[in-house]
Amino acid sequence: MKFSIYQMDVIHGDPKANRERVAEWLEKDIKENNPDTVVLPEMWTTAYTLPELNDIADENGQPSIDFLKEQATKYNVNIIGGSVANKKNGGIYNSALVVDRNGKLVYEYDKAHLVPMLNEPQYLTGGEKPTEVFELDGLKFGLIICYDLRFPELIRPLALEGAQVLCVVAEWPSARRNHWRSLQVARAIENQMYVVSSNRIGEYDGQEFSGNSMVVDPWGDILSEGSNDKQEVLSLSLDLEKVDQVRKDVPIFDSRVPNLYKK
Ligand SMILES: O=C(O)CCC(=O)C(=O)O
Repeated sequence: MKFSIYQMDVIHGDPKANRERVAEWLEKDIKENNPDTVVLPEMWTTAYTLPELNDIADENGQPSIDFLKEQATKYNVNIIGGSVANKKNGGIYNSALVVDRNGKLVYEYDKAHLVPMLNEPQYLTGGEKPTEVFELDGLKFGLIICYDLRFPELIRPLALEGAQVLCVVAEWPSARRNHWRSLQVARAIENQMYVVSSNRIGEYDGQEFSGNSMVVDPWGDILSEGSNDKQEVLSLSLDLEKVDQVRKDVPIFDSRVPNLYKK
């Protein structure tokens, strides 16, 4: 499966302009790279304009879901549609959206862990359900949002259910770049799966974002990495047989002793 990761700079508080930016990028990227699956970053329609979200967040995922469906069918491409600010059930959620190449919304996940360092708990509501495995073109995926990367207990069940690729959509600040880079490698090694991430670049309200979007293989080798200051595309095909190979070579899933693990 060929991926294009869009390491994007997000225009603050302007969903329409960001949708136009993504549409232009897609038109170009499809011609240049012809990906099967594209990946966008966290909160790509609004950025972290938390005090403004009540006015500019989607209502029940609209219009982002319609936009992603239209683009997916136009270009016959799967879209891991980053995440968007999403008003529903009386709260604002940080919701990740996945649309397949037929234009079907195959998965929606609300960020479970809210970041105190960015004041998310003050403005957003945390998701109530764990993230689940979903399929694109017959491959098994997991999906988490930024700060979730620090919680291996959320991710392990995905590996146990056979996820081959973990997508991470993020607005991870440069101040903690070493955590961002190391935790992706750690999650890839401990779960023996690919980690594919899209992190924004640029700056908002004194916070600079790290970029360093990545593809890490199940052995923990970084196959591709973005810069920390440029809008760019990482384009790469993944050899999914490597997941089975690594799981055979170092069979950690056979060596687990679940009855010893504390809840
Ligand atoms: O965990 C971190 O250091 C950053 C998390 C973050 O920025 C986010 O979840 O948006």
